[in-house]
Amino acid sequence: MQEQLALKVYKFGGASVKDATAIRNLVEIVQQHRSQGPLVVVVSAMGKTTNALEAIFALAFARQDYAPPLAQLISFHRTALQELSGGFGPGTAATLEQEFEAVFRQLAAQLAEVSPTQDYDAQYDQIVSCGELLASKLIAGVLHDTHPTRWLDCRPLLRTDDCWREARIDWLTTEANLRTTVPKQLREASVLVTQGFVGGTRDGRTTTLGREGSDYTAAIFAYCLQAKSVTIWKDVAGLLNADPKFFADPVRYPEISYQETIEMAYYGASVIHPKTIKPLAVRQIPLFVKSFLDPAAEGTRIGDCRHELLAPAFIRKTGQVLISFESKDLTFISEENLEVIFGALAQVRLKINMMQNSAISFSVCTDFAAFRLEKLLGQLREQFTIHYNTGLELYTIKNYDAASIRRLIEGREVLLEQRTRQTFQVVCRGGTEFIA
Ligand SMILES: Nc1ncnc2c1ncn2[C@@H]1O[C@H](COP(=O)(O)OP(=O)(O)O)[C@@H](O)[C@H]1O
Ligand SMILES: N[C@@H](CC(=O)OP(=O)(O)O)C(=O)O
Repeated sequence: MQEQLALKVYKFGGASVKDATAIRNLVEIVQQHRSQGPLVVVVSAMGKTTNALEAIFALAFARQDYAPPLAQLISFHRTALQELSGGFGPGTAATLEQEFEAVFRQLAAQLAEVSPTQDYDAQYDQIVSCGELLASKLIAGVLHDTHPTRWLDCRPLLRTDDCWREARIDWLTTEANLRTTVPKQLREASVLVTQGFVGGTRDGRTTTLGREGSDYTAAIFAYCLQAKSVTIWKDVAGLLNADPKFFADPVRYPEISYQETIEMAYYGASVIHPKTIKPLAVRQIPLFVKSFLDPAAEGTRIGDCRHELLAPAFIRKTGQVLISFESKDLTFISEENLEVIFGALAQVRLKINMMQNSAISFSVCTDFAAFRLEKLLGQLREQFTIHYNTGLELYTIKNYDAASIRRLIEGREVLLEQRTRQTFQVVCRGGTEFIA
């Protein structure tokens, strides 16, 4: 019979591990959990490390000088280690230092080998994944000083395909791997610390699961190990009806269903990675969103619940591009044309966030990625006249009413608008205004 572990999964994102002080706070949160049984801690890279690695990799790929930002990244991690090393024994500090230096050496060697003639995405994954390696080693080391803790390399366990930067999980292999490895390790140490965002192919190459994919990693562990719950620790009081960085007076949802949450995440509520919810819903594992700044506060419980109509949820997706395809000879947009456009979008891996067609034109709103857009134009330019606008924002209101629409669109230049019974969406020109 399968061993029941009754473990919990905690996920700490970039903000909750952004520096030594944040990591000390994480240690306190884990300490408070002590008596509650085994714990898998999934961590992201520290602060904005993944953005920094992306920029370093892009420079290496373009054969430009990446030495200054690389030196900055290394020094940032060395400083964090030094600041924390007062808290653990000299043996741990020395081991961690050696491990950090080994990762830095490997990173430097990989960057030196980056080649503009080889696949961008495959090389990206080998470099950009290293933020999670560093953070997980550091946090495992710090926790171990107060609590029997092990560092777990998830790359040989989370088996994925080689769809670089958006790798897909091989669930059967991953479940078998985790079930063989994790219970054994948890008998020897009640806390395991592992990396979010990364996985590995059958032939041992590192993959990444998509930006902000560490929430998803937590759900993968929870699903495969049939965890009791997942808690993701954020810098907000829970799941709110709007991003507090852009909307005044957001309200917290104390409890919300998997379905409402999956839709909010799909439309771009960046607080939860969209792939996180499904594995948890399948195994009925509750997801708690809690504040690492106020760990005792209630937060949000996401689960299988029913509720009254929720307060309208405002979701903002920046960095959008609106692309319009027009037939060149005034023929109508037909299924055949659409097939060609959809095929090209899929091939260059541009996801459609909103679309609309008229007689001779078809428009899609997608996330802007210069090199993907360039490839798309290359494929479709001959057949269609293509116009596009960048720097746009896509706003979605779930469970909208007249007042929420007024509040959103007042003073904005709307380029495209759509509504269904529950969902209102607009593409607007970009701006940074706070919505009061
Ligand atoms: N509906 C929402 N509720 C709460 N926070 C939201 C929402 N939409 C966007 N956010 C943003 O999500 C941020 C937390 O997510 P994220 O930055 O991905 O955390 P981390 O990287 O630390 O895991 C918040 O600081 C907030 O600005
Ligand atoms: N570090 C990765 C993965 C991740 O999930 O990060 P965060 O939990 O900070 O969103 C990223 O920035 O994309």
